[in-house]
Amino acid sequence: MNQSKEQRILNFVLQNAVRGDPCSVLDTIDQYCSQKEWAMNVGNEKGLILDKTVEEANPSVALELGTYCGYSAVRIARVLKAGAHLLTVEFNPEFAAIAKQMIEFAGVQDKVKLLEGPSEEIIPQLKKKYEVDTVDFVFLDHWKDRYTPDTILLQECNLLRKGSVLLADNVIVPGAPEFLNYIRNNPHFQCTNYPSRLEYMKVADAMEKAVFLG
Ligand SMILES: O=c1[nH]cnc2c(O)c(F)c(-c3ccc(F)cc3)cc12
Ligand SMILES: [Mg+2]
Repeated sequence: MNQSKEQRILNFVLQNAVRGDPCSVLDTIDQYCSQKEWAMNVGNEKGLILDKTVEEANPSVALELGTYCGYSAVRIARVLKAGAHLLTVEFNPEFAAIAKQMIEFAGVQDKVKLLEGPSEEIIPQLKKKYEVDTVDFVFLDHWKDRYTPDTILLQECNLLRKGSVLLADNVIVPGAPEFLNYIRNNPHFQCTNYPSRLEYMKVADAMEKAVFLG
């Protein structure tokens, strides 16, 4: 049975990156996806915006919606303070299996909990099943049509606190116009746009940061 693109990316990492070195894993994925096969990792340019946003938020509890191969989970986990952790949600079982191996190879498995299933099912379980009080940082990088309903669900589940930071990928390409309209016109959020480039392409994209005001 021929391999998936995601399996080829993982194999390239296992053969070329340094086990236990998250930066080497990120660089190796970026090398493969810029030279051999495009894939929807946040990439290094938008990744730098992600790094800065996470460092500024300095979260104890971070949530990622859309794990894919684990690139941004490794990226986020590598900058988390001691004792902090990332919960990452992936509904595609094949992607989740790849991401689990990627996260373990990078050596950040003690900081990352991978939750397999649809975000709309997992978010309401975070408090009771996963012992979350509130989340300090959320990276939205899953299906664009879920950005708004999941942001509403996070509020309904009382998972945001004053100062919680949301960062959404791809608000230009593929685009999340309905989310931008919702969040920019919502008085409970303070929004900032970060123009960038689509991963591995000379195409404009952007990230949107939204700080919850309580
Ligand atoms: O579905 C997605 N989930 C999360 N992130 C994505 C992304 O960063 C993309 F670039 C893209 C993308 C896919 C095909 C294109 F032609 C352009 C962007 C998709 C996703
Ligand atoms: Mg993305």
